[in-house]
Amino acid sequence: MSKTSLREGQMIISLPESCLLTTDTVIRSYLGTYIAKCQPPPSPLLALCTFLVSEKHAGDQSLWKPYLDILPKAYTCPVCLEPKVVNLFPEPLKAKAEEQRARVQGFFSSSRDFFSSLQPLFSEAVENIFSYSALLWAWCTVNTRAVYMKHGQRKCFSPEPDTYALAPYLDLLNHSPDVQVKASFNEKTRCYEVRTASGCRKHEQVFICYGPHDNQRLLLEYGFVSIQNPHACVYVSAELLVKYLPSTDKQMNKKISILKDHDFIENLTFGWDGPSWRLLTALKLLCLEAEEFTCWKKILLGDIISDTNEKRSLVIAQKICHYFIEETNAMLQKVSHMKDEEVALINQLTLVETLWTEELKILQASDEILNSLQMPFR
Ligand SMILES: C[S@@+](CC[C@H](N)C(=O)[O-])C[C@H]1O[C@@H](n2cnc3c(N)ncnc32)[C@H](O)[C@@H]1O
Repeated sequence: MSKTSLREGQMIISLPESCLLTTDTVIRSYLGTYIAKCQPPPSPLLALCTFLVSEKHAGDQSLWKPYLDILPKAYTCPVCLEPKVVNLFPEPLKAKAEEQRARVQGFFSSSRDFFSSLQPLFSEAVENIFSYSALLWAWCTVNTRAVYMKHGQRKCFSPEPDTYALAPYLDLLNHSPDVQVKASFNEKTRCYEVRTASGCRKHEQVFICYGPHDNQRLLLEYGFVSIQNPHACVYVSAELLVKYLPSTDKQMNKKISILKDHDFIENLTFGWDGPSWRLLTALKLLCLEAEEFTCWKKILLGDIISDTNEKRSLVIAQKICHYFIEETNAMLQKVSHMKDEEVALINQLTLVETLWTEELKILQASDEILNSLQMPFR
């Protein structure tokens, strides 16, 4: 909460460099000599995660205890959710969630040798300290809370970018898609500074913006969904587009390869303001009659080819929208049923339910917009 009203450009928080937890902190610590000796060199992310796990293990002895104590004990990023809950995600998110799980599991198995090399530092077996669940907790801590701060590459680390800084206090700020902030490390004051670009009223919660992320991305990276998120959208796959077009179209394969070549096959979405320009453009191209086909370049530039083409693409967009509404309602029923059956998973299921509920609202808004877009052709 802000104690005073904040005007545009005013500072929300300024955190001195000494309070930041970065790979510099790790190198200066007892881990430094072990990192320098390690072959192959650990990644900056592994160094940071190792430090977090090790300091948590140190308990009262850790200088970072006050910070570690306020960190969440558990996270809701997909990698932490039950596979049967991830299975209820929309397809594109499910694929990314599975990728995330495989990445974190790979991160753990490839880090074991490094953890073994740290045994002289601990009286307890390193396998017990640097367990999968401990590393998962540290990975989620960095993934959901670190701010961007670029460090030059150092020989003791592998060449992955070193861009994370944990920023106590600053990382208590929640996300709102409706605010704008400027956040960066100020080389002159040597502080990480966050200024509001949209102002904040006295005694209101101060929000920052993590980026113009849609809800699937917020859930994947931060483990939450934002209600009425202006960037939220529903993704339409190429396979689904084709399902609603006549299978007799001899030019379909050619049309698909044009869409692929011109990067129009992905990021086709429905949003609060209806089908995206990209989705409608892809549909217009796919709906071209044989005699109109030579005009495909004009479509990609945004030109109108014919009333028939406009109308057909809107009709198909609406059919796809109706299909998604049906699917979304079915998923919501399934989730609601699972909430009754699997009481222990209620929080995880509520998260998925919120995602689907927001998608349903977007689709209903899109359906209405599609109705009005078709008016001139009726
Ligand atoms: C940088 S932390 C923000 C502080 C966090 N609320 C806490 O108390 O530790 C980011 C995490 O906060 C939560 N969060 C941030 N903004 C949120 C929002 N608008 N709604 C729900 N959860 C949010 C998510 O769990 C996210 O991973």
